[in-house]
Amino acid sequence: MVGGPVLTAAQMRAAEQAAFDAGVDDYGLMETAGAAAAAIIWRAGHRRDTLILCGPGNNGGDGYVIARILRDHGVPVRVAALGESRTPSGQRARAAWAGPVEDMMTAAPATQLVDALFGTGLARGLDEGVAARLCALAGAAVLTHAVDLPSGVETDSGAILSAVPQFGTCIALGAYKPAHLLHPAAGVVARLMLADIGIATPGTVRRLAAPKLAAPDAGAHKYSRGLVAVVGGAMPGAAALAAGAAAHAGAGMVRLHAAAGQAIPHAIVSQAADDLTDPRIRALLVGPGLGRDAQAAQRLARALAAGHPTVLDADALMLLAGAIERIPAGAILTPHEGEFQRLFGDLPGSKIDRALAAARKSGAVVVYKGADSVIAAPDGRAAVARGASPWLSTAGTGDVLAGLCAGRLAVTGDPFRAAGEAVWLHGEAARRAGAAFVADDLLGALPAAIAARL
Ligand SMILES: NC(=O)C1=CN([C@@H]2O[C@H](COP(=O)(O)OP(=O)(O)OC[C@H]3O[C@@H](n4cnc5c(N)ncnc54)[C@H](O)[C@@H]3O)[C@@H](O)[C@H]2O)[C@@H](O)CC1
Ligand SMILES: [K+]
Repeated sequence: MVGGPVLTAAQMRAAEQAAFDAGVDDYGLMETAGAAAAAIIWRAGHRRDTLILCGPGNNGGDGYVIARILRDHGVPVRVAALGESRTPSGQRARAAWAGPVEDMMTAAPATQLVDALFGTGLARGLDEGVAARLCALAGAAVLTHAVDLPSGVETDSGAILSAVPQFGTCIALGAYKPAHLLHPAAGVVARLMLADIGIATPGTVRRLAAPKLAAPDAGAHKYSRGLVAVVGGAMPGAAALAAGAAAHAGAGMVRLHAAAGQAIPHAIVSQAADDLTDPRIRALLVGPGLGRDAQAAQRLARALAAGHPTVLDADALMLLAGAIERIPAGAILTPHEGEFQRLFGDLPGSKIDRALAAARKSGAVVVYKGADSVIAAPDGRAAVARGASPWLSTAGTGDVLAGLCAGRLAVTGDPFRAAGEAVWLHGEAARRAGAAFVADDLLGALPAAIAARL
């Protein structure tokens, strides 16, 4: 379930420095990076007329290398710069281009635009006129590529510091950066590609990848596949939805502890009493539709006392605000922005930093959900999901995610893995459900989403 590495600007510089210390040639690395990017651009654009915008740093250096390689392939290439090259490698790449360099502010547009203005060295937003020119040139192009990062996005936070156009492709060099995955920056790129530049990029933060799932073995029975208990409460629909998701996530059996008489899927066993002592329970979910009154608090306390692997969502998280020491070690928490704030307050740094800090503080796996979801473990591992369907912004989808976490936890017994699989399945079910779906439709899309990963 873990994909390519996600490095901050400083971590990327350290990885490059380690490569240089080990004897990798400075300019050679730029040639490798430029060649990797040029290969992707060539596949997309072939001989379309191309304008490459080169900035003053090494990102611009990559641009000059790309320009030279594409020209050697017979592509009609023009280069337009924003100032002189200031780095030794950039200057060398500029000299090796050996063609004219126009002024970016007056250069005519082309069918294909390559943005090599700024990458991880961006220190502030682009000047207004420069950003507007970038947007105009991108708007006039049919194909647009950002080298390493779209110029104007902050590498580590994913903030947008100045006007940035939409890019067809972004070619991440060597590793993903947080801005490739975190919103709003992630939203300006349609297709994200990772180019290998041949250096080691160690780190514990990765992009969330499609998981490898397993079918039940031949001797499986409902308890061996995992029993999930879902604690209901004031709003029975939410818990029923979560229970349905847990069942569709591959658990062998789901028990919903809720008031009798409500409509629930036939496969789910309803049990009115809160007897959560069954030792066969492999995952317990509490929160969706729980309510926040004294009775809800009591049900939460009983659930926590049962000592099973636990998923805490929605009202359970609100009830635990100010009391994170009550969160059992190894639990999965699934807060949205508001719940996260209530639980952990204003933490510094990017969404990845905040998720990691929350996981450390709580000792739980934190699924910090949203348009970008970060799954963080107390040991420092994190997986970042890019771009789920915006149609997920509808009532009940959070209950489905919580149910998926519980279902996968019952199956795998590993909270970090379960949370990653759940987030991925949730996003994939949404993709398959298409547009304007309701949360219930996600359940119907889950079997095919799972089948595709066996
Ligand atoms: N270190 C290396 O040798 C390699 C770096 N690579 C490329 O180099 C990039 C990083 O290079 P740099 O660290 O030189 O950084 P950049 O090329 O991103 O830009 C840094 C330069 O832009 C200036 N600057 C920053 N923000 C500005 C703004 N808003 N307006 C005007 N000027 C601004 C800085 O003062 C500095 O001169 C990566 O994103 C990647 O594309 C790749 O070539 C791989 C090898
Ligand atoms: K760029």
